[in-house]
Amino acid sequence: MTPLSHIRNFSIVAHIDHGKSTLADRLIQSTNTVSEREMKEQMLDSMDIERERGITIKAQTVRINYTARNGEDYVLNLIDTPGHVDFAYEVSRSMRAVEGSLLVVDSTQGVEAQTLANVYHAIEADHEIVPVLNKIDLPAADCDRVAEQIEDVIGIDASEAIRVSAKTGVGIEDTLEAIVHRLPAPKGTLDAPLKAMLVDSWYDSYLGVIVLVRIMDGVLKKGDRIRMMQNGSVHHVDRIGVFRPGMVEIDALGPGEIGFLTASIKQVRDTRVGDTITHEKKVCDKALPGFKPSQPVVFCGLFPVDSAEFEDLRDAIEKLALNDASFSFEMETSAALGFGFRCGFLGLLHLEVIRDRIVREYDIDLITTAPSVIYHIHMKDGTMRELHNPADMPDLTHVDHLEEPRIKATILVPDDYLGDVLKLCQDRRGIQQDLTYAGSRAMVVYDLPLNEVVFDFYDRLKSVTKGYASFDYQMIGYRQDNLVKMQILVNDEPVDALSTMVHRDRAETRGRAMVEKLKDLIPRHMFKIPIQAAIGGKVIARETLSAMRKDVTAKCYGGDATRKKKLLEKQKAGKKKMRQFGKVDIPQEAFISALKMDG
Ligand SMILES: Nc1nc2c(ncn2[C@@H]2O[C@H](COP(=O)(O)OP(=O)(O)OP(=O)(O)O)[C@@H](O)[C@H]2O)c(=O)[nH]1
Repeated sequence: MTPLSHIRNFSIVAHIDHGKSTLADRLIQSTNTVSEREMKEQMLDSMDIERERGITIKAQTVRINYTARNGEDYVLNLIDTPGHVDFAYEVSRSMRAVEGSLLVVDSTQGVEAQTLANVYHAIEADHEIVPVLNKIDLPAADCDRVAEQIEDVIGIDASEAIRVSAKTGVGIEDTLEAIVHRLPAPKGTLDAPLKAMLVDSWYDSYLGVIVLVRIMDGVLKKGDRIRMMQNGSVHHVDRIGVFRPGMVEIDALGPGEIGFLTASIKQVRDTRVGDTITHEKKVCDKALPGFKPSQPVVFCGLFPVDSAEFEDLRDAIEKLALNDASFSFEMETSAALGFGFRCGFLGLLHLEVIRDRIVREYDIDLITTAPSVIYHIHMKDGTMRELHNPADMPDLTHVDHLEEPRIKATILVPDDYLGDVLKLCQDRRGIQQDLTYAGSRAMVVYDLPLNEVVFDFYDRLKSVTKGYASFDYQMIGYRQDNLVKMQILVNDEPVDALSTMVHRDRAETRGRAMVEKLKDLIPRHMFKIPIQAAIGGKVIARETLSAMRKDVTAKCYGGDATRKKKLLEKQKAGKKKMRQFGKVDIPQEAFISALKMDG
C-alpha cells in the first residue's frame, strides 16, 4: 500500500478531439507503465467501436508509477472520463473519485462547449484544476490567447498553464510534476472500518462483474467479505487489483487507492454505481452520498429485419445490457414490424453505439424506429402517465394535456455562423436565454424541447457551422405544449413505427416533408400507393406513388434461364431488407430517413 502523501488521483477533462487520449497515452508511455511494444495507439479506448469513432465511452482507469524530480516515488491514478454529451452524467460520477483534474484545451482551438461542461463537473467536485494547453507543435497554436480565454470564460487562473504537445512529448514531464506538486493528496484513515466508493462496474466474460473502487477509509483485502450498503448484499472478494492498464492482481488496497475487485457478481445491475462498499461485519458509520442512477432519455424500437432473428436479437440485447446498466429494454410488438424491443438510451450517440454493436458484433439486420423522448400525459382523471412510444398514445378524449422534456443547450460558435445557429434553434422551437461573446466567438444558451434535438440537431448544427460549433446540454424539466400524435398511412394502413409526436403548429410542415420523403424512399409497386400523414382521423398531407411494373428479367433475352434465376434471387435478397406493410414493401432506411428534418 502506498502512503497517502504519495498518491495523486486525477482525471482529464477536455472537449472532444482536444487530445485527452493522446495525452493519457503519453503519460502512460513516458513512465514506462507499458513497454513501447505493448503500447497501442489510444490505449485507453478499448472497445473497437470507440477506437473507430474516436470517442471514449466507458470510464477507464490506469495506475502510473512516477519517480518525481525530487527523487520520491508516486502512484498516480488516472480515471478516464467519457467526452460526449450523452455521458455527461458518468463524467460527473467518476470525478467524485478523484481530487484533481487536468484541463486540456487545444491551443489552436480554445475553449469549447464541452470544455466548459466538463470543467464545471470538476469544479463541482471540488477539484484542484491544472490547465494544460495542448498541440503547441502546430503552427496555429496561440497559447496566450487560449490562456486568456480560460481565465475569461471559465474563471480559473491560467498563468501557470502547462504547454504541451501530446504528440511530440514536449511538456509531458512538466505535466507529471504538476500532478505531483499542484494536485492534493487524497485523505483517509488507515485503521477505520472499510469505506469504499463503487465508481463503475462492467461485465467481463471471464471474470464476471468487475467493480472499480476508490478506497476512502480502511483496507480492502483479497478474501474479505464485503457488504454493499444500498441493498445489504454480501460478497466474497476473490480478486483485487489495479490497472496498469492491463489488470494486475495485488493483495490489498488502502486509503486513497483506486483499483478493482471481483466477487462472483453475476450482473452489472447488482452493483449500484455510487454505492458504498464496507466489510460485512465491521461496517462503516455512514454511507457516502451516492449518485442517482442515470436514466434513459431517448427511446426507440429495435426490430429484426428478418423476423426469424428475433431470438438472436434478444440474446444480443441481453448481453449488451449485462454490461450497461443505463441501457434499458422491454419486448414490444408492432403491427407493422412484428416482435422487437423498445429500448432506452442516454442519448443518440448511446443509441447509435448499441445499434452498431448489434449489427456488427451479432450480425443482425435491424430496423430502428424513430427515436422518441418521454412525454408526460396528464389524464382527465388527474393521473399522469409516461409515454415512451408514440404508438401507445391513449385516446385523446381521456387526455387533459401533454408535457415534454426541455433542455438547456449551450452552443459556442464563431461569429460568422451565429445567424445560422440562431435560425436553427428558432426553427426547433427554441427560446433564447442568453447570448454573450468571448473574443470572436459567441456563446448562446437556448431552452429547447429535447424532442427537437434527439434526432438530427447535432448533425444539422455541425453542417450549418461547418463543424465549428460545439454543443452541450442538460435536462431542465417538463413543460406543457400543444403536442399531437401524427400517424403515417401507407396504402391506407397506419404504419405504427412511423408515428411521431409533433407540435401542432409544425404538424403540416413535418407531415408534408415526411410523405414527400417516403414517396422517394418506397419503390414503385404494381398498383398506386397513397401515402398520407394524419392527426386523429384528419389527413394533413398526401402524396401518391404511381404504379409501375418492375420486371427485372425483362432485359434478359429468351433462353438464359440461369441468368434470369439469378436476377430473381437478387431481387428476393433485396426484398429481405424491406418490410411488408399490407401489400407494400418499405425499405428499412425509410424509417430513419423519413424522419430527418431539413430545417
Ligand atoms: N499536432 C498534434 N495533434 C495532436 C496532439 N494531441 C492530440 N492530437 C491529435 O488530435 C486528435 C484528437 O486526439 P485524441 O487524443 O483522440 O482526442 P480526445 O480528446 O481523446 O478525443 P475523444 O477521445 O474523442 O474525447 C488526434 O488526431 C490526435 O492525434 C498534439 O499535441 N499535437
